[in-house]
Amino acid sequence: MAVCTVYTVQSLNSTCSISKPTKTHLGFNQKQLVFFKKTTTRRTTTEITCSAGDTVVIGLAADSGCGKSTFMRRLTSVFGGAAEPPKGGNPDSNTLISDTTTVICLDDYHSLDRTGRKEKGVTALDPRANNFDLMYEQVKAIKSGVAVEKPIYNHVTGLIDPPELIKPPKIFVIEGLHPMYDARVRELLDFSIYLDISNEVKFAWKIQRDMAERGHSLESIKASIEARKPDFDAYIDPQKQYADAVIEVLPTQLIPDDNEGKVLRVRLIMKEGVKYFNPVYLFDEGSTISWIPCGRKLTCSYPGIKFSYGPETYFGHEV
Ligand SMILES: Nc1ncnc2c1ncn2[C@@H]1O[C@H](COP(=O)(O)OP(=O)(O)OP(=O)(O)O)[C@@H](O)[C@H]1O
Ligand SMILES: O=C(CO)[C@H](O)[C@H](O)COP(=O)(O)O
Repeated sequence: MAVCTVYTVQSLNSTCSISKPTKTHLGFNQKQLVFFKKTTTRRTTTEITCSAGDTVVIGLAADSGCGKSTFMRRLTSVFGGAAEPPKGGNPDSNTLISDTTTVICLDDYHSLDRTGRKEKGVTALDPRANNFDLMYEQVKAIKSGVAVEKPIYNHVTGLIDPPELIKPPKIFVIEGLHPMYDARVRELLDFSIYLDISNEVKFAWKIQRDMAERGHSLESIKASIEARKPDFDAYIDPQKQYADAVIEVLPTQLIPDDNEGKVLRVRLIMKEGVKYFNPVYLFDEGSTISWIPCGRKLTCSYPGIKFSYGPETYFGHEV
């Protein structure tokens, strides 16, 4: 019988035992864990299950309001099944679970709650407001098949809520501000994506969402974007150099002086030589192509479509 460590919020030294692996209906190789929770007066046991260390870990980084949730909903549906919050858990949980995939939000590793950040004068983007040691221990545990009790950052109250149990899934996505910031966490990622949304588009998306859905005023949204900018430049933006794929969303070049922001330009930057990842190409690998489709064969509303593809370097990598 093997003994392993379950990484919890309160302590990093609870012990559990693993029995022989069994096959489940999902085809996962699962182990039964007996989890010993030590209390001062008595010892309680809880049974939890976990997979046998074959979890793929994907990191998705972007600033707030840059489409992480929107992108994740599409991605989890590609992997299979609708992603839903954990059943019977905290209604303000940030986690989404589908048949194959569990998505956690790294805001759950904020070490300072909203009041704490205000008192210390730091933003949520500042590494001092986040617990990277716990993030690393828990992502490592999940990747090696061990369940964890992850904290919950409550975006409604601004407080850190009691933890929730996260079991190792087939695909584990960590999305948030800092998935590639800490070198130890970065090393655990099998694949990483950075959503690089240009300022013009970010402002438009955030203003539209925060005014319509969160009741903020235009002035307060603009002030919050400005206040976060130095920390965004210092801690979030530099992560794109480590990403296996970067999706840039920029203003269109098809409409001169466009200020509506409804037509967008997207640049998909794919790193060469990433294990298990074959970059796509438009027609012919290695060539440089610019293509405006014939209007009679492929129609769309004004202002038309333009595609281009070609090799480049990005932060010293072939892409
Ligand atoms: N691909 C897209 N095309 C058009 N609009 C988009 C796209 N992705 C996101 N948006 C717009 O941006 C807004 C913010 O997106 P979303 O809530 O997914 O961001 P987020 O990064 O998860 O934000 P937060 O971290 O603040 O919760 C959405 O309300 C949506 O209107
Ligand atoms: O950048 C963010 C990540 O989504 C949030 O601003 C951060 O999590 C702080 O949250 P709140 O808005 O609840 O104070």
